[in-house]
Amino acid sequence: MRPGIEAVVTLERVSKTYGDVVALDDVSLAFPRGRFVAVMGPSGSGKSTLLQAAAALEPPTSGEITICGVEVTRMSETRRTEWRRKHLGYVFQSYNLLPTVTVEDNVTLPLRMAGVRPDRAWLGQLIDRMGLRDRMRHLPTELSGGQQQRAAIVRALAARPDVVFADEPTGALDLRSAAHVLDLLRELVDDLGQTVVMVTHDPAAAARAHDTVVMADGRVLDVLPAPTAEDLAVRLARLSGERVA
Ligand SMILES: Nc1ncnc2c1ncn2[C@@H]1O[C@H](COP(=O)(O)OP(=O)(O)OP(=O)(O)O)[C@@H](O)[C@H]1O
Repeated sequence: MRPGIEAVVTLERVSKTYGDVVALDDVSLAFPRGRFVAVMGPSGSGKSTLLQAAAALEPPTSGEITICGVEVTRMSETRRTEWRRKHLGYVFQSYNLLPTVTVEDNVTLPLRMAGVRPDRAWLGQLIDRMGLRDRMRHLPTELSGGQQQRAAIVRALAARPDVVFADEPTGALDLRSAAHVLDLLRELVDDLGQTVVMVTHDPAAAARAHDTVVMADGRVLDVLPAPTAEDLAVRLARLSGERVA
């Protein structure tokens, strides 16, 4: 990370094992505030495990994780849940919207659970940016996949989290909707100063981020500033053991 840039999430010698599988192997990494960082690598390289650890969803086997200056690794489960609600937002491949309530209720639910009154101006801005103004009273099933994911992004950002973690956010979308969602994520970072960490196996998606962390076998191989989709595709093919033309 460049000097003078604040790290919002820091992993210090983080490992995670499942039985005899080493999913994360002694990873030290910092995610800078106000950047869009992609995490890429072959299947099984530890991307999701890294995200789960960095997002305080799953404690590591060893090492330390600091979020906004606070070490979360040793927090109790209850305190960690509270901490996550206040500081972190999540976007998943499968949107995870509640099917029985309106989009409006979906996006404000985490705020209500945290006992926080919605900031109407901020929420309005997010809804407009995501192009969902006329969809708020609909049920999620009445929205397209792209619209559902954009609603999930509004929900993730509603409490103005310090970091948004996105795990394959475009994995279920067609190319056009995916490109739109990635553009919007990038705008949230560039225009509103948000911090986004996104796991993806798609070089084109990773290329929309500012920096890309490349993983293999549970380790960080590289952090590449502004790589092209072509460079990333070649790198990924090599790591996956495919022949590169
Ligand atoms: N809950 C678990 N129990 C056992 N092994 C696990 C568990 N979660 C992950 N692993 C193993 O840890 C390694 C890293 O998995 P992880 O899901 O982080 O990789 P990934 O890079 O996100 O893969 P993919 O792109 O296929 O989703 C793999 O070998 C996986 O089988």
